[in-house]
Amino acid sequence: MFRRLCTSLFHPKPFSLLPLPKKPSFSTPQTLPKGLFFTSTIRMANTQKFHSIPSLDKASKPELLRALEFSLGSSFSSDSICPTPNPLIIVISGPSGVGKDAVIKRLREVRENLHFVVTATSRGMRPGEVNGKDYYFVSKEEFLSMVEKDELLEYALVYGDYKGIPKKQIREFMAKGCDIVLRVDIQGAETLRKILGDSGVFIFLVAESELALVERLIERKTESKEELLVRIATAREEVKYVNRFDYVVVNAQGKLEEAVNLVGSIIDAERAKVCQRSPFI
Ligand SMILES: Nc1ncnc2c1ncn2[C@@H]1O[C@H](COP(=O)(O)OP(=O)(O)OP(=O)(O)O)[C@@H](O)[C@H]1O
Repeated sequence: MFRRLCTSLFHPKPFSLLPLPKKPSFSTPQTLPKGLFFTSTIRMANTQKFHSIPSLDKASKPELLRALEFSLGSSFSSDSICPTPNPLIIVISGPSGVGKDAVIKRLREVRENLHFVVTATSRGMRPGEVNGKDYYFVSKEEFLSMVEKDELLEYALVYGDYKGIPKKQIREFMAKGCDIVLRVDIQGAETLRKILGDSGVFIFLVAESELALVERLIERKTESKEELLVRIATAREEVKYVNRFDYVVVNAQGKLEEAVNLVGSIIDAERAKVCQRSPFI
């Protein structure tokens, strides 16, 4: 074995005249033959091959590359080592008033390649909201017709109004390689977990304290006294669902940017995962 390696390493021609070795048949770590790089045989062979590589301070970079490729028996591939990450479905949820819309609005401004699914809702438009951007504002009848035609991934009646996620948008943007962001309440997240299982990334937004959450809701001035009471009581129950999520992000008073950065880091980490999630809608 030892002699055969030495013989095969003797080449009288200069490296620039040597035929280029064949491209390796493996291009990603996932398809590497098991144990190839760690056998003692390979290590021994490499030691012998040092003699065939020109001195580092005399040879040019192309000459060195060619010699190294020849010694290893295959040319270096410039293909990406990492496979393209699968598109993610990121579900952002949390109690009413925690800042889901605020976080998503900012995320939209600072990150590319994300598609924020515009939810269809039967609730009335709030000041400053834009139809087709914040929500698709539809009548109750129109909403129920979408349900009938199975056009929604998930829908729910939330505080007397319907909210639902159109499937078509998700399919279209996943096909373009975009990550999908869904904004749902806790009830919606529960349903989505049943539909998506571990193929979705579930992020739970919380305020730093119950008091901070209530203050935020009061300051928003979009709810009546009765509505406020219902939302706060519901929020008390909802925080107990945190364990059903993959990540929890604190959106603290005046620290929206930190929350947005953390969500961004979660997305980056998910994209870098070796075992990718594979959502299918
Ligand atoms: N980190 C923060 N610091 C201060 N104010 C914030 C922060 N995040 C959000 N807010 C404000 O808190 C209020 C509630 O936020 P937002 O409407 O985004 O909550 P939400 O979770 O989407 O609520 P809902 O589920 O009821 O629609 C808004 O007035 C928003 O501007």
